[in-house]
Amino acid sequence: MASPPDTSKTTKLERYNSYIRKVNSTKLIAASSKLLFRVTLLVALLLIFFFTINYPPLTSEKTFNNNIHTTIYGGGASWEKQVRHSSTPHRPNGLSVLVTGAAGFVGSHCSLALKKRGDGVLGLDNFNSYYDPSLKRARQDQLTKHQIFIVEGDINDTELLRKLFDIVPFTHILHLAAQAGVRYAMQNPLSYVNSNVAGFVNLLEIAKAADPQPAIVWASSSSVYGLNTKVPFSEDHRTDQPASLYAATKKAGEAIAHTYNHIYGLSLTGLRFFTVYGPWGRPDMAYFFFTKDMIQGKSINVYVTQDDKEVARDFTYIDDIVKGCVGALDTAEKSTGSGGKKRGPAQLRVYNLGNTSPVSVKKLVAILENLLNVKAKKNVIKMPRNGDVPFTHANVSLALRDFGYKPTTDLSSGLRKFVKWYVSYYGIQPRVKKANEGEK
Ligand SMILES: O=C(O)[C@H]1O[C@H](OP(=O)(O)OP(=O)(O)OC[C@H]2O[C@@H](n3ccc(=O)[nH]c3=O)[C@H](O)[C@@H]2O)[C@H](O)[C@@H](O)[C@@H]1O
Repeated sequence: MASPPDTSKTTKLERYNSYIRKVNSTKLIAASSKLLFRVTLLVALLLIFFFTINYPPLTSEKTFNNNIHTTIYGGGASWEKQVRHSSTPHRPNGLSVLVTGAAGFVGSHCSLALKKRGDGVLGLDNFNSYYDPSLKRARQDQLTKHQIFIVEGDINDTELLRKLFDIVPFTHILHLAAQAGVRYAMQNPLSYVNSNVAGFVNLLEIAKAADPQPAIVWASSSSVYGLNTKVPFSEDHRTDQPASLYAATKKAGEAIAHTYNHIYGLSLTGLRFFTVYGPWGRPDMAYFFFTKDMIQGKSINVYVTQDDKEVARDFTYIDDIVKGCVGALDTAEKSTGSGGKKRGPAQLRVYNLGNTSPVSVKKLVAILENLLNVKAKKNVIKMPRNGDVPFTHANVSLALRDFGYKPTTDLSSGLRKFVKWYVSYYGIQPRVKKANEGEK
């Protein structure tokens, strides 16, 4: 029997050919997709290149309240020009000061005072919303009128700080940017660590590496005395019993200042502010929100101690604080290091800046009642355990000795100025006359 023809070879050959065709077409597809990918990549790179070359610097202009302009950090020639212009002194031997927290209460007042006497001032502020940012914008508006430029940025932004120091050889830093407020530390503890510890260290890292190193004056706080009972509070009293996380971060700042002075030769002066108040103040502080609530007919909580004693503060008027800050800047010696290396011992100081005469919160309310011509609806309650201390009282003899610090404004006169500003700023004009008449 004839065997059937052997077709297996032809079939194999066909299979092989179809396999080769498949392989070839797959190769072709793969090769063309590779080519397509490369071309796309090249086009994308070219686009990025042209975009970068032709696009304006990453500086964006934002408009607030129609007339306030803020430049968000990003560089660019016109931005650098503003930075340089703002920091250039206009008097012989004038200072060139970087003021952090320049849109804040103390920062805005100090910036204006320095600029008015011919120093160069560059502001830095992150305009956060801890309290109404529109008030910060309004302060900025005042500074802009006096040719003070505020860079919008954070003290934790290393690159930004480095850039500022590349552009300007600052002689001084007035470091006032911080997370303030004693009671808020229980709600948002990490914001205190972020600003008052991490931000401060970041700033010191930049300052220590700068050439020349600037001298630094910075805001500590009366709260570092915590549960200290010796009065009046002197700089050599205990500060190891902070009653709030806020106080603990300010105390940490003093320890950190010591370290940077010791290792890198940075000249550092810490100022312990005592409950600063006045026009353009902070809405989170008692005198400010008492005024608001009293005008609106709302009740206020007046704290007393657990054993029913009055709570008191050494309220200090803003103009006195500004004089203290300027005095500290003027007497700050140069840092001794350069480029991150210490060359010799440098100045390390801490001063109380208070008013030296504590006033009870009850008395504060009575003064406001008189100024506002309003009877306060008072809830007298025991001070909640929220970080507050029962009293503060400054001894300022060190600041007097070293830079002639002498507070001159008592609480009634200072609050009168505050109320005048408050009613005018918030457009409650008719009450100003009443308040002023009541005081005459
Ligand atoms: O001197 C300081 O170091 C501190 O001063 C103030 O802190 P504080 O003195 O507590 O100021 P306020 O919050 O305005 O309180 C003033 C007084 O009013 C009292 N108070 C506060 C709130 C309230 O509802 N009722 C009330 O009686 C407080 O216990 C305190 O005795 C600032 O808020 C802190 O940022 C600053 O560091």
